[in-house]
Amino acid sequence: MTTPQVVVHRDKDLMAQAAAARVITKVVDAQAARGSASLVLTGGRNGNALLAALAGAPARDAVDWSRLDLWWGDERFLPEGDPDRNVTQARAALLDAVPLDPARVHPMPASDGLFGNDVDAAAEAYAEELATAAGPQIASPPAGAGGGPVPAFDVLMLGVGPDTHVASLFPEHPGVRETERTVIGVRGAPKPPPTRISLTLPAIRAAREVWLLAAGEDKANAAAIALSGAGEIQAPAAGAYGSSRTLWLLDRAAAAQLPKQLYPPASA
Ligand SMILES: O=C(O)[C@H](O)[C@@H](O)[C@H](O)[C@H](O)COP(=O)(O)O
Repeated sequence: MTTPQVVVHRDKDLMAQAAAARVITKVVDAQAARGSASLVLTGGRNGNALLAALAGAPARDAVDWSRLDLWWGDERFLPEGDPDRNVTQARAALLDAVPLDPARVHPMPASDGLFGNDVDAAAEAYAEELATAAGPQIASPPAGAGGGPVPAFDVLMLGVGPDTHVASLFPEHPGVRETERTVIGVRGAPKPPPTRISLTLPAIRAAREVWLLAAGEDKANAAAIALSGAGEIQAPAAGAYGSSRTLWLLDRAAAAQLPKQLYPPASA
């Protein structure tokens, strides 16, 4: 487990801009080192704000978009093109504006696709897609965490819910207890829509870097709980960490209840 680092920004707009700048640097470095890079995107307002900031970033063309693999941490199980699907929102915020290789964009299945309404079959298919992509570079899942092969993602981003959920892993729900599968179907999610697909904690922990994004005072309690030693069943965000780095990107409002020793100065 990597010890979380906390970076606090003045407000959510600056947070999105700074996170977008980080993404650019990370992707450029990974492409220089390994030829390609992989990102796992998140749904939610903060994830979308980051993508919109990337679209407007002056340095965005430093990225070779054709050598970038995109995956999703979770998806709302809705028909293709539904405005509430995370991939629909990501396309509108960024993906339609950059020259990605469509074969490297891996949205989670829609509810009117190959698997129809069978969310478990859809989740299993996504797990297989990840396993295929992992190829020879199989990430070692943390000891005792189970989990099948998934790529060692360069950066996996997660929004954080006010209840400490990440991806579609909600406190005390069965999904947060999953130790074997890398992708699961979720039913009865407290955040609408109720049916979703999600990476599990073992899959999340295969990422090199996990970045958690939270802005606003309604996230202050969640950030404080997750960063104060809570268990991952009660606080799923506490179980989201990367193999080499875990970074919490907060605005001042979301950082307001952090224990003093965790509260670094906010960027101007
Ligand atoms: O698809 C989703 O709903 C999510 O991926 C979910 O986990 C989200 O990231 C958080 O609820 C934070 O959302 P906000 O950034 O909008 O608060």
